[in-house]
Amino acid sequence: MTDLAPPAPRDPPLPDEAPPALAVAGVTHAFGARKALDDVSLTVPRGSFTALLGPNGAGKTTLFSLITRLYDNRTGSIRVLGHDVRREPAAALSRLGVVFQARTLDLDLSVMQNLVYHATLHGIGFGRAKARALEALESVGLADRARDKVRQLSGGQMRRVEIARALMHRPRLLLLDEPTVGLDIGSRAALVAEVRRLIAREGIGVLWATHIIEEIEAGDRIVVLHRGRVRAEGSPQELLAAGRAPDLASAFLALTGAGEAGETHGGGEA
Ligand SMILES: Nc1ncnc2c1ncn2[C@@H]1O[C@H](COP(=O)(O)OP(=O)(O)OP(=O)(O)O)[C@@H](O)[C@H]1O
Repeated sequence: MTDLAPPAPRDPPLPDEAPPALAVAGVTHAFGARKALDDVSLTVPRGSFTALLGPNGAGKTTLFSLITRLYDNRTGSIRVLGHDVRREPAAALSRLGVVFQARTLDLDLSVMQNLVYHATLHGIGFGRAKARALEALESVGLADRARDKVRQLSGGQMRRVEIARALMHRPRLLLLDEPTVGLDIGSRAALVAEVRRLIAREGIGVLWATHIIEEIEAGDRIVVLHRGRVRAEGSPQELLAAGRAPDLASAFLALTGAGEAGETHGGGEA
């Protein structure tokens, strides 16, 4: 840690009956005549790894854009730790961290400069920002790279810096939109493992959008999204039952018919 500023107090522990990290209910969103999301409801429990599994065009990014208020949800409700993103946007967004698909780090700045710059944009003073940055880098195993230029990092390490940046304000819900795209198999596995460690340590809820079935583990929750509709939600075992299939890849195919449209599925993104 650092001697520059004491870390800010954490939120007190939540009682068991506290609301889930994310609750989406009855959300529909259209671009012109095309419905990108159609009456979507799903839950991310606190401390869970919830995979939002959907082929290209399923509506994953649109859902993230609604949760983060890039788009306004006109139907249904979206609650982060019980706070409605429309009625209490500040309370909801302060508990939310996001890693978008597109990379947005400044390659010519150091890791620390990227994080501190981001924090000061959000009104966090320099001393506190530096302390938070070190804390966040520690939580993704990159504290020893704080002074390196981002350009010197691997793709997987850059993703971890983006996760650290999303953790700077200590969110209780972390959204990641296809974070492993473009990473090799080893970096992909390391990144998923890092996020799982984060959940175990911090108890945050994670919504992990992907179409890569290999990223899912037995204790996870899965929401299958296809053509804007939730096709299944539950444990891997429940998904197997819903798809009447012997393995997750076959269940996913059965639930989405993704093969028909030539859409991707499974671990194609090495
Ligand atoms: N800005 C937009 N204008 C019009 N249509 C859009 C826009 N954004 C998304 N769509 C459409 O909405 C649907 C859902 O797209 P979205 O990007 O949310 O899917 P996705 O699951 O994130 O896909 P991918 O895995 O390819 O990123 C698609 O049919 C897409 O063409």
